[in-house]
Amino acid sequence: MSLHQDKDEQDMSQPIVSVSLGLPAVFMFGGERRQDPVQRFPLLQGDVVVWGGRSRLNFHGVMPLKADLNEPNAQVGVRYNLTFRKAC
Ligand SMILES: O=C(O)CCC(=O)C(=O)O
Ligand SMILES: [Fe+2]
Repeated sequence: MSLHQDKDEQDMSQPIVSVSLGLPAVFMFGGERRQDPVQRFPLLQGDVVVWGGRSRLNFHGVMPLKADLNEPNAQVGVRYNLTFRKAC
């Protein structure tokens, strides 16, 4: 999932809560502008990322997945993401 902002919600006062399951991934977290520098964070099964407040509209995304066959908790070829957001 390429860099994007979660900006469809009407109420930006609540954070985004994102739960990762399955394959490991790399989360990219940038700034308010698409061209801002991006930090990369490894995500493993069960990791939860929360961003809100001044970071609520920061650009973010996930790098293309790579199967990690040495990771015992990873389901081969599958990653699930549960995202909780206040929609309206
Ligand atoms: O898959 C992820 O960890 C991020 C998902 C995301 O950014 C979104 O659903 O808007
Ligand atoms: Fe998003």
